[in-house]
Amino acid sequence: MPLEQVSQNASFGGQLTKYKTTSQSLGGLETQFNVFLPAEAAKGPVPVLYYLAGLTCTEDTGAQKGGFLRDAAAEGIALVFPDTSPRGAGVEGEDKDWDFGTGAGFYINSTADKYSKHYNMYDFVVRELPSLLSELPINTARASIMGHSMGGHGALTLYLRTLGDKKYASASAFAPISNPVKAPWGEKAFGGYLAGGVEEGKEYDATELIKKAKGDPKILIDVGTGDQFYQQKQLLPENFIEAAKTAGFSESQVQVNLHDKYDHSYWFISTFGPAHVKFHANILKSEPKL
Ligand SMILES: N[C@@H](CCC(=O)N[C@@H](CS)C(=O)NCC(=O)O)C(=O)O
Repeated sequence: MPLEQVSQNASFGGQLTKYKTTSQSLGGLETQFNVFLPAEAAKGPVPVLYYLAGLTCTEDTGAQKGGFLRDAAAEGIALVFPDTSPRGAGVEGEDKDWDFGTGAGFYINSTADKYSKHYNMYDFVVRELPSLLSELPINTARASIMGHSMGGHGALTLYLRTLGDKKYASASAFAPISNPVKAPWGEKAFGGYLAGGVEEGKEYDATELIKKAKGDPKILIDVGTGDQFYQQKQLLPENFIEAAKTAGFSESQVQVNLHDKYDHSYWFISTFGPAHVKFHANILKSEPKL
């Protein structure tokens, strides 16, 4: 499907453009995403860093509030911000809760009858989005991924599920839902979207996936201990740290930082955002085998 431009704004010497298209993965629904191209893109394809947002968010949240554009412009890398779910699927009940349905796609492919036609954000982000970007000056073979909360879960699981294919050079997350099969948000999402329920959800659980990961992962995670969702045990980063250690990964492969006082908000994300962009840019610009 061709991309249709919705809006464009100059920013930090580059351009932030919103596109819309019709998505096959999302069952023929229209979806929108934002793309930031740095000035370097005028000279040739640039590496790309995807950002997956959290519950209740859209393609605009990270672009407007994350504070990532200045650093991406300085590093000469593109940013891509997809939406968090299909919109307008018309599934009964999808707009009832803020943590399930619209705005809460969980970056999985649904297998439950009600949702399987539209709720396939995994395929949209991993497969369809890179092919849609092929008409832009972006080198999608040189890609990394980051995200927040539900999007942090998305970034870690998309990365770990495709580690062998080297789809993404690195992954990072702000306050990710790190062990969704053991957290109320994940139990609700997997119980609803997946025919096999929470058991099937293990395929989309970062803590389960890191136990079986092979190779040399490059993961950075920041979490604030003042985060209400951390305190409510929705995020469970300790389980991920423990699983990574047991699997034999070092802190240079899986680095998880806990910070006093910081909460779940974009004030927290924009504080640590520059370090995440730098982390990915260093890898994207140096990795020879991508
Ligand atoms: N609506 C929820 C909060 C939802 C929420 O905090 N969403 C996070 C992602 S999990 C977010 O980034 N929201 C958008 C924002 O802070 O701008 C509530 O009432 O507790």
